[in-house]
Amino acid sequence: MFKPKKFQIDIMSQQEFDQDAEFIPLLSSKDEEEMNAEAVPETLAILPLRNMVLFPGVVIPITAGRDQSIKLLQEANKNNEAIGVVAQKDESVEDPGQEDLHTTGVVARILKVFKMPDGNTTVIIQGKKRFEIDNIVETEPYLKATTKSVVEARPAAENEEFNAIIEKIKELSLEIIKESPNIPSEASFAIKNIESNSFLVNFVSSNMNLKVEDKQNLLEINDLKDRALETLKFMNVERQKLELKNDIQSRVQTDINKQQREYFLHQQMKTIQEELGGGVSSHQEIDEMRQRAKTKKWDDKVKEHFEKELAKMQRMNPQVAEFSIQRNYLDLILDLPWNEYSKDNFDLKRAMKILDRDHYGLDDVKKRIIEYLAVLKLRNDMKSPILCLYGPPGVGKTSLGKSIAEALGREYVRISLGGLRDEAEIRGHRKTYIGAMPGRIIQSIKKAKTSNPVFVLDEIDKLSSSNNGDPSSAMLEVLDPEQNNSFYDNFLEMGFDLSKVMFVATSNSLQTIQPALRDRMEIINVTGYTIEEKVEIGKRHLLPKQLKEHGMQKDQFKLAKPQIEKIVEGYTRESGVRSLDKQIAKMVRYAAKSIAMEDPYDLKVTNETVIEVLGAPRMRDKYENNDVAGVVTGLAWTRVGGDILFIESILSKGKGQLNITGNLGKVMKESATIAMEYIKAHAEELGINPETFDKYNVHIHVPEGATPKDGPSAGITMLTSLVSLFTQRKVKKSIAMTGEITLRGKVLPVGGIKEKILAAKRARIKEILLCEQNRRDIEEIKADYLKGLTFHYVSDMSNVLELALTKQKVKNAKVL
Ligand SMILES: Nc1ncnc2c1ncn2[C@@H]1O[C@H](COP(=O)(O)OP(=O)(O)OP(=O)(O)O)[C@@H](O)[C@H]1O
Repeated sequence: MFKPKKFQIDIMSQQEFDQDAEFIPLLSSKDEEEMNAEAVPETLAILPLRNMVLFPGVVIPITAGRDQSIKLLQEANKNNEAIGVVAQKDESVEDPGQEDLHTTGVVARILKVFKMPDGNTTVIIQGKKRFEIDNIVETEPYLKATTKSVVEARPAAENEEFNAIIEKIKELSLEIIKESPNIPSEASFAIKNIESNSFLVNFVSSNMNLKVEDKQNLLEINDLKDRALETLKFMNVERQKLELKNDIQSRVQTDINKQQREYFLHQQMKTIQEELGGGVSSHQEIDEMRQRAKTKKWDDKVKEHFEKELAKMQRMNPQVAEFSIQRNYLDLILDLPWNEYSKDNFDLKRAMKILDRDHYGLDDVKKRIIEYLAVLKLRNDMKSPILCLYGPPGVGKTSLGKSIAEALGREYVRISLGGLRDEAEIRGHRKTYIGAMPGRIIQSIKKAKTSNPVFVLDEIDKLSSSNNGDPSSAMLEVLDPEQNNSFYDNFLEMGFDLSKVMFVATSNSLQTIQPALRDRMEIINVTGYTIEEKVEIGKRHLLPKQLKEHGMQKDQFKLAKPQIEKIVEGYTRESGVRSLDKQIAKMVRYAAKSIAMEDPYDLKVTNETVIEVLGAPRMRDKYENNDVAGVVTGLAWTRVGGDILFIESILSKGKGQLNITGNLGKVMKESATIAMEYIKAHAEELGINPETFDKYNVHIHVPEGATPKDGPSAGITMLTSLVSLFTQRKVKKSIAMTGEITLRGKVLPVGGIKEKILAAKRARIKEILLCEQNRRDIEEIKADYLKGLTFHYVSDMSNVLELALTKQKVKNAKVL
């Protein structure tokens, strides 16, 4: 039977208790044997434990708060009786019955009883042997139960596996004690001195930081080896947790240390710079920059570069010039919209509406633009095509770019490349130069504030090279989809991604665009307008625009279609509408002036008012007549669109000389010679007396001598002119032609057909002669533009003459 020593109940302070409770009585193997030899009492007073589990051999302090428990402890102490200590299943139960208690508990003896100053009773008890509750037999004044003893299976002393487990438990315990800052290091001393293996297992189980159920489960394991193994598992988990905790702790610690160190160094640097005259403002600036940098979507490379350059600025004396260069540089990096994109609006119906709203006609062009937007929508990789709108001036190429931007919901920027000769204008100057700046591309991107604007490159055909490098090659990098994801600007010193920018170039001519540049762009031809279209544009767009610009209301001035047509015909000579715009502006100014001066004016403009305001009509690009032999209308293409030209030729007494005037180029002069030689060779078939050639000089002239002209397309016109001259036959009325000739009399196709047709229409031409191979070009033109025109396709000079010349001689025909 357990014979606990009787203790005096002392009243002691908390401090005294703490000191006293620290002792850890260790069981020797002998004590243990004795303990195991004792039988478990048949009935035991049961002390329920709320949130701990007692293990055999282990000493623990218990504070009893419940009346029943206090009574039990007092009586047991008084009578020197052993007690049964059992853990409660649910610690919140105040008055536990059998079902609220675990079945397995430990017989314990009371080592010491303290009466605490707060009235509670604290006892120190030591566990002895495990037992099981059989039945609760009494509940008053405290629980009493009959007991059953529990088998304790112990491995033999020489069991190697068990000994290894025990060794490992010891080892791990020592490690855990070492790693845990709140376990006193004396504990390792205690572990080392434990002789009994089973006590070691119990001692460790009891002191481990486990849940009550886990501890209870350990207590219930009968086989000591199994219990030891289970304990070892828990210890492993415990050690891992500790390692993790310590690791986190040390990382946090080093982070804080690093931050403290940097803060300290910054403070020092600040003070030194202030001493050197840096002043507070430069710090503020640097701090502000650092704050702004936090909001940027930079990739690591840019971030690193910025930090490096900022550190450089920090080290600089703000009085020196480099400081402001550096500040501008960092400002540029901060201002550029790195990885910032506006969201595209792919509502194509809306896009079409915007294009229609801003521009009349241009159906093909709009259709192609919408097709582009559709592809952009489907592909959705934000990579944009590079468009080149090509056509004569004033047809709305630049303003189309603006409408595309609005239709897509992107920002709009524009640079004019006309006359740009220095590569640095595009690529920027290295920042070591005084007054260095980024190139126009990067400046515009900064202005756009997004990395995917619609970027209009105006007049790309007028880029020229000089000894300051070739801007076209820099443009190549801008427009090459393979390279422009990292466009290098000399000032920025880093690549900037331009691949999401939608470039729209405009150009008046394809010939002068560098071929490599032309290759990279999708060319969209924007041809000129017919008179009808110009009238519509004038009415719908230009007049309202001018009224608005002059601060006038719609009802203050009216310009009807016939008057606009008069302006177009009499005062403008162009493919586009720019000079029409100017003439309309003049008309509006006239009304504005009258309103301002309170003079009477015609609200509804008449033809007379037009003449009064704009002066007498000046333009002459109209077909004249066919009264004279040797005058034929040709069609020409110029950079400003199509035009008509007259080829005139006359005969004068002489010795067969050929004179050519009218500022003609080499090719055109050659055409004249070919035509002349062809006629000489075919004189008989054409009904010309061959002697005539020796008796007369021929003079060919193309009027507007101030304008240089060249190209092969006047060939058939010259020949017709010469045949008409030598035969004195009349040229058909209202006919015009274009085509190259060969010495054999073949007709070759020429370019610029669309523009030429429009020019012919404007000049009221009715019939047009073209090479058979140009038929395809005509088929591509909108039917509207062809209305009122008859086309004759020819392949041989004999066809041309047959169609162009009448049998009739001109009035006052010369007899040759
Ligand atoms: N089809 C059109 N409908 C309405 N307005 C038009 C049309 N075509 C041109 N315009 C107007 O004519 C003016 C001149 O156009 P814009 O400056 O775009 O010409 P451009 O083709 O770019 O000329 P350049 O080759 O000289 O740069 C603009 O005010 C534009 O709005």
